[in-house]
Order: sequence, then structure tokens, then C-alpha cells
Amino acid sequence: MANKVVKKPSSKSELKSLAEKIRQRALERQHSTATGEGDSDGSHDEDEIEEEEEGRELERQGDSGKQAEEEEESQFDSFAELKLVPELLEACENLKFTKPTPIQAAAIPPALEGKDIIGLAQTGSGKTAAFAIPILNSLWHDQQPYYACVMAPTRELAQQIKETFDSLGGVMGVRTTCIVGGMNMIDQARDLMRKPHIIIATPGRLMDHLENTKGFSLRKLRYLVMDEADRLLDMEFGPVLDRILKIIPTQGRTTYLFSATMTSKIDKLQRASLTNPVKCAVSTKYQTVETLIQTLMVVPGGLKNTFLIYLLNEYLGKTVIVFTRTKANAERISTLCNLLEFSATALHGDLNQNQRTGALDLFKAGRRSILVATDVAARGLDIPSVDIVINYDIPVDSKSYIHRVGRTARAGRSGKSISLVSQYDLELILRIEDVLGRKLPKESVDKGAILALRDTVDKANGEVVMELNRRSKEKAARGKGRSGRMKSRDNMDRGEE
Ligand SMILES: Nc1ncnc2c1ncn2[C@@H]1O[C@H](COP(=O)(O)OP(=O)(O)OP(=O)(O)O)[C@@H](O)[C@H]1O
Repeated sequence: MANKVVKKPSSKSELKSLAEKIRQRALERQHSTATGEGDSDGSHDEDEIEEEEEGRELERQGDSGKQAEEEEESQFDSFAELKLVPELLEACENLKFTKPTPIQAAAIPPALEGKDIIGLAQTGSGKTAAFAIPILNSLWHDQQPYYACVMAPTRELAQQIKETFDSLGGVMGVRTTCIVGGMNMIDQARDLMRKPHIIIATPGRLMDHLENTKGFSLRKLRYLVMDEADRLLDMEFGPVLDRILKIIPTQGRTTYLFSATMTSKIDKLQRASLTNPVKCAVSTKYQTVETLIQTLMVVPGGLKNTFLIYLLNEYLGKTVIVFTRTKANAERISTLCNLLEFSATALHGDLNQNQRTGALDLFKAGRRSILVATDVAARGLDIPSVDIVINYDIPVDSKSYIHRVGRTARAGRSGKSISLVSQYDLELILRIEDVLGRKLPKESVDKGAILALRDTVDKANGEVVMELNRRSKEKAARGKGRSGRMKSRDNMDRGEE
């Protein structure tokens, strides 16, 4: 590929006036859509507008939830007061869970009374333990196989939830198993035959086992949890989720829905067949944690790679997650970082499960300081060491933004997010600022450093693009010789990321 011609960045004033124009147009459009005047150009996702309206509704509930939580908080501020079984208390102590987080303080008491729960709390605020503790406490008094099933939208999150159940329930001898795509079906069938108490699964593979694994059924299930529930109730998980919900009994079953961004679309929630759920909303719909500093950088056209490398230089030695919108960008940027001697690894859906697990393990172990990922890593992943989240591509919906930046500043720690905004992203960032209810401050940038880096980065990027093109041609040639067998297997993993 010929050397990429880097478009001369627009002059500062041009960019500023362009940004102002786009901002003005976007605000007018938002106003006209909200008031029903003028012709909506369809660029707004109607769903999102509706969700935002409903979000305000949930905010009001959130306020009442907050008030309820304040009352709740005064009721107990240690797990011991919750009258949990001693083994569970011991596990909380071992994990240094000295004080329940607000969502745990709000959700665990009604959960221990057997109520259905809709839990809404910011990212990194302990929602997993908020549902795991009441389930384990109840399991202690009623030990039976296939007792609880937790569904999650991604394989990595399912594995992480399993680890939380293992660390909380290990002393009690709880048996858990993780049922996700990309792993061997026979091994999983064998694990299921060992009658685990808790199954943590992605919907696609769970459905496959419910349909094909003899002796496995969820007819006696006592607890169903949907973590990142709004994501699971989205369209693309819809068909698989509906089939699962048809098989699982509602009678005698307790249901929990948890997320940092909840849908309040009643029809969606009804599909999860909740019975008089207790709403524990300790945050508003799009609230991020106070310890998270969120900024943005306006990037002139064609300079995004240079700005990213500039930031990685600035934050050398920090642990960084870079989010991209596409798998191709994740692969390209990870390769570019390594070519420029940063220590990066990629995580996206085109990798096989071993590669995905390997990438995450390298990053968690600190053997790679940069994880370049698509939204497969946006929700739920709990990696305490993450210092900074960089949005290389701005997410197309505000929920993804909330979950992405929530990969840092978890459990009370501080963190920072920086979003790279090109002239094509201005409307997206406006909508994000609107749901956050504030404007994101601009990062300062050393223009001299950018100009000094630009040619090197562009040249390296050109080499990476050529190398990746070569690899994909080789892979396509190899793929032609492969039987259709693998294709049928891949279809088994529908309905999960
Ligand atoms: N009571 C507690 N005290 C201290 N740390 C806690 C407590 N409860 C949970 N944690 C820790 O907080 C971190 C975040 O927990 P968790 O991953 O459950 O957050 P979350 O709310 O599910 O986040 P997300 O919305 O991103 O999924 C974990 O490392 C967990 O071990």
C-alpha cells in the first residue's frame, strides 16, 4: 500500500468552527426530535431516545432508591449483621469485604427474604457479590444440583462470575461450572453430569446443552440471574433467551436482573418473568463513579493513530485498555503497538477461545500493559490493575461508553478515561455528554510531539496494514481447503459474544 497520504490537519479555527456547526446541528436535531417538530432525519436511534426518557423515570426511582439505600445503609454496615451462614462470612473476610457496597446493602436483605431483584449500580460496585451472596446463603440450607443459573453476555464475564462464586462458596464446598461457547461440548457435558450447584453460562451454549445433553435439565432451578441484563434482553440475544425462558420454570424460581445500565422497557423485563421485583437502584441510569476522571481529545482527521501512540507514550508503564469499534481495528492497533515496541495484546470475537483466554491472562498477569479490545471486553470484566481506558473509536451507543470507561476506577479505586473524537464522532460524543449530564473536559496535547510522531506512526501503520492483508489472504487460502464441518460447529455458538 502506497504511503498513506496524511490529510493536512484542518487549521485549528476551521476545526473549531466545524465542531461548533456540528454541535449546533446535533443539538437542534435533538431538540426537534424531543419536541416532535421538524423532520427527524432518522439519525437518532429512536430506541435510545425512548430509553433516555425512561432513563429519567429510572433516575427518579434511582433518587428514591438512593434515599432507600441511605435508610438501608443505616440498617447494617457489616455482613455479620446480615445473619449469613458462618462459611459465607468467613469467605467475605478472606476477600477483605469488610463493608457491603451500596448495591449489596440495598439488594441483599430483600434477596435473603426471597424477593426478585432488579439491581442498578455503577460499574465496579460489587453487583456480582450482591447476587452471589444470597444465592450461596440459600444453597447452604437447600443443597441440590442445578440450583442456580447465572447468564452473562460474554464468555470472559461468565468465567469471572464463576471465580467469584468459587471464592465466596469454596469454603462451603459449592460446585460450579462455566458453560460457554468456544469450549469442548463433551467436556462440558461431563462437567454437567457431575451435578454442579451453580451454572454460569452464555445463552447460546446453555441452549445447546439444554437441547442436546442427556440428563441435564433446569426443571428444578431455584435461581435465575441475568448479569448485564439490559444486554441480554437486547434483540440479538432475544430468540435464544426466549427459548431458555420457556424451558425454565417460573414457579418457585427467584429471578435477579443486574446491570450498570438497565432497560426499563417493561415488555423486555416481563420476558424475564419477574414477580413483584424489588428495584434496588443505587445509581441513576447513566451514572459513572466519582473516582473516574473522564476527558476527550479532538483529533484532526487521519491523526488518530498518532494521537493514540502519543497517549501510550505519555502513560508508559500504566495499564491501559484501548477500545475499538471493530475486530479489524483491534487487530491492527495491537499489531501497530507491538511494532512500535509497546507491549499489547488483542481481544475480540475473531480469536478462538484459547487465544481470547490467553490474551486476557497475559493482560491480567501484567505481562502485557495494553489490551486492545472490542466491546466483547466492555462489560463486567474486573481487572483491578487497569489505570486508563482509551476510546480509540467512540462507541455508537451511550451504554457501551458507560461500560467501557467502567473497566477502570473500580471498587473505590481511581481511574481515567480518554476518548479520541474525530470530526465524524462529534454527534456521538454530544449524545454521551447529554446522558452523562455534563461536558467532558479536553485533554491538552503537545502539538510538537504529535508532529514529531506522525510520520513514524503512519509508516508503521502502512506496514501493519500490508502484513495483515497478507495474513488474511493466507487464511482465506487455507480456509478454502477446510471442510464445512467447522462451520456447523461455529453455528453452535450463536447468542453470545
Ligand atoms: N463489599 C466489598 N468490599 C470490597 N470490595 C468488593 C466488595 N464487593 C465486591 N468487591 C470487589 O469490587 C470489584 C468489582 O466487583 P464486581 O465486578 O462485582 O463489580 P460490578 O458492579 O459487577 O461491575 P460491572 O458493572 O463492571 O460488572 C471486584 O474486584 C470485587 O471483588
